[in-house]
Amino acid sequence: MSVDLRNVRLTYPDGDRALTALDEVSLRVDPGRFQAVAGPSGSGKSSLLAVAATLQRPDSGSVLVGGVDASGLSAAERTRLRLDEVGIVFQQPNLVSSLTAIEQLVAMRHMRGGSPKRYRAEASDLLATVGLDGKQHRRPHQLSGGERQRVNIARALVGGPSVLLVDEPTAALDHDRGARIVELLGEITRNHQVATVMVTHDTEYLESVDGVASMRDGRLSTASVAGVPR
Ligand SMILES: Nc1ncnc2c1ncn2[C@@H]1O[C@H](COP(=O)(O)OP(=O)(O)OP(=O)(O)O)[C@@H](O)[C@H]1O
Repeated sequence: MSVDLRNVRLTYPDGDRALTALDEVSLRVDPGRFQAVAGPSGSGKSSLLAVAATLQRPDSGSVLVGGVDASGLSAAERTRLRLDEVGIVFQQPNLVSSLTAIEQLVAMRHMRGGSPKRYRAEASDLLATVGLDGKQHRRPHQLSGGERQRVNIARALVGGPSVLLVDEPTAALDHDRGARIVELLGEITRNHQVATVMVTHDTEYLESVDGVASMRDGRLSTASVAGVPR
């Protein structure tokens, strides 16, 4: 399924004025495509992800997930759509310190619903997908920063979402670990045929993406050539 933002406008109250966080933003990402959105701090990247995740309603414009316009849905229907179709990789892994890697995924599975018997098998497969075979029973403090980010990514894939939204996945990592995480996201995008949007202020790691859009002051320009921002 694709994620499709059409002429999205989002403002925040700012004293007696309104601050425009997203200014007529349009972006469509199809299954199996890895789209980066690069821009400086405050340019609107997190706002774009929040709107794409249907966590935040735009002032105007529409957000379609798999062709379904989220603005026409009730809050409960939006939540269901998000649980079924959208995986979110937050910048901070926010792992539960007392749970092992596999338990982090199983806990997410309970939220999404599904057959309990298959919880652990699915979780185990996803941890293998992100290269954590053999580390499934470690707690967050027994994992490196890169490994915690891998658990974070695996957790976002629980339930087989069709859209993957990723916020600054390299922020806390050194260059090599950051590069490997972005490569992994590219592999997941292709192998799981998800529509992936990754926001980043870092243009260092963009070799494996299919396109780069630039964000500046809430405006998005989608011009890009084979991973190189213009
Ligand atoms: N809840 C809010 N209320 C008011 N203004 C906000 C709110 N959230 C974000 N903003 C403002 O909206 C603009 C876009 O913020 P956003 O967090 O989307 O940018 P960003 O590109 O993700 O930045 P960063 O890389 O620093 O996280 C900024 O000017 C920010 O100060």
